[in-house]
Amino acid sequence: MIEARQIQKQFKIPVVKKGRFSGIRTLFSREYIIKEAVKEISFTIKEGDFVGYIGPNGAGKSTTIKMLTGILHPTQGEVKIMGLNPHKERRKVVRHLGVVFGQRTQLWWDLPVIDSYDILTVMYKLDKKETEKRLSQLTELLGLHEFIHTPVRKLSLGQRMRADIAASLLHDPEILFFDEPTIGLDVIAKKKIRGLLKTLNKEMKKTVLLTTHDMDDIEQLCEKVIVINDGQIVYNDSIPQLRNDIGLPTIMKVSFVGDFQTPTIHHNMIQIIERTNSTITIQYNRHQMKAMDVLNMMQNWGEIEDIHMDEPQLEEMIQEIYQTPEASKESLVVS
Ligand SMILES: Nc1ncnc2c1ncn2[C@@H]1O[C@H](COP(=O)(O)OP(=O)(O)OP(=O)(O)O)[C@@H](O)[C@H]1O
Repeated sequence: MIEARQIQKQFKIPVVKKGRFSGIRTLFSREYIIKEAVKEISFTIKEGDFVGYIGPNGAGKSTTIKMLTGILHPTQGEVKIMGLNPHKERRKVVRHLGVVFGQRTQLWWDLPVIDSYDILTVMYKLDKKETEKRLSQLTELLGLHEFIHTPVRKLSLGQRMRADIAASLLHDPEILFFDEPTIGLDVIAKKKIRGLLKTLNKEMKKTVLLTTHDMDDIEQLCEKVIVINDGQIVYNDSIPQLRNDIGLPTIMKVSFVGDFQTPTIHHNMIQIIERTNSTITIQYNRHQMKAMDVLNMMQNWGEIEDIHMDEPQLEEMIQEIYQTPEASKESLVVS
């Protein structure tokens, strides 16, 4: 459905000249820095997938999305959206795509929401009857009736996001790109938007690519996650697999009935973090030991009353991946 094969994007940035008339001299300069924003990445997104595309600031996410939507042409490599080249066949491709940006709206600021939908219907030459039917379904799903006659500038951020999601669905695309759809939303509005995104994927069978810095969005919505860092894909698999791959320790807190005795010989796979009269908190790596084995061992220490386990948070795991940076390589080119 979405295929990126060895795509690369380089930006040529003129070297800024110092001294007098620097602006004009920069304008006519032949010296450039080549910034490799995306470095020969490949991935496939299948029909019905819900994929998170994440990475630190400046990692190359927007550049990738721009290449997928045909706004930017890859310096090398090829993108296919439902078998079409988004750059060469942009008009055909946009029929299959819906795009929502959390930070900006595609609606007209001073017009009532419904007027924006009318304009988009004309602009994209959509069938009027069909679009009306779809809009009434979307009104139901997204609760648009509350504000459909209100100018966009008067909407709350959560309402505006719902209005934008509806706009992206007017032409019934199969693929949706969401860029930070929950940014700035309060807890309740976030929950609502996440619920809607889930419905779009599970019930309306849309394929979704979500870009976000919010790890709760990723954890609650995505089956797969692609992590990009410094222009390169550093992870592409499911979240459970990520838990397996990243060897962060699991924390276990055990309370005993009364006193307990730990062995005098130190166990090299278990680390004691904290101990009180009746509780002990340990950490171990589940690559090295199973929880059952840890518990079996602890049963010899005393009578266990309660067990609490903390798996590493997604945030921690992702940070672990981010922390393997290769310094960004820029090359000076004189042409
Ligand atoms: N038009 C451009 N000209 C020059 N450099 C660019 C251009 N667009 C992006 N870059 C550079 O390419 C790199 C990747 O940028 P990109 O916007 O794709 O990152 P991002 O992962 O979307 O970041 P963020 O999370 O902050 O939005 C950055 O170093 C950025 O400065």
